Amino acid sequence: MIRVGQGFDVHRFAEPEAGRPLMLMGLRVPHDRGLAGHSDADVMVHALMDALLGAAGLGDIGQHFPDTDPAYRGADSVGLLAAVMADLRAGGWRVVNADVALIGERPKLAPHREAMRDRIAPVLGLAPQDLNVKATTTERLGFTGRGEGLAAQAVVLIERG
Ligand SMILES: Nc1ccn([C@@H]2O[C@H](COP(=O)(O)O)[C@@H](O)[C@H]2O)c(=O)n1
Ligand SMILES: C[C@@]1(CO)OP(=O)(O)OP(=O)(O)OC[C@H]1O
Repeated sequence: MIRVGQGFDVHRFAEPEAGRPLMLMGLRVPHDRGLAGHSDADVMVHALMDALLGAAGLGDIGQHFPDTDPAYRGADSVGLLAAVMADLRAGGWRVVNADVALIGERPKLAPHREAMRDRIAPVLGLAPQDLNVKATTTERLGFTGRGEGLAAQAVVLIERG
């Protein structure tokens, strides 16, 4: 059996004075500000987790990791992704491929694409070439275009049996 899942997430940028690092796909990406959130606000990994949970019929990340739970304050999203993968594996699922898109003007993702694949693919049990990482601007339109925050979308295919 194969199943598809999609995920979407948004985080606003914190003020530069907050000193938050910008975490994307488990990497600290050089930028003048980070994203705000209860966790480390890794918007791309959050979209990926929601896609995986959706494909497996396991709800969403807010159900698994409530943002009211102090346990997840500053949480490393890659650790949460590993927990999601453990749930999928317990259900007999494996990931076939994943496609993750960042939506925003800056930072440019292109210089970090390969390192992001290398960081996250093993967590998914994938070869790097089966995890696609991409980005688009919104042509300066909307909240991402104004640089108020970043959005991410992910699509995954999983199979079992
Ligand atoms: N944050 C981003 C946004 C875009 N890119 C790269 O630029 C290409 C062109 O973007 P358009 O929105 O004008 O289509 C896009 O395909 C990405 O390769 C990026 O690296 N980081
Ligand atoms: C992973 C969590 C944990 O608080 O991270 P947040 O930083 O709150 O991010 P969000 O995408 O708003 O919701 C997901 C949460 O479950």
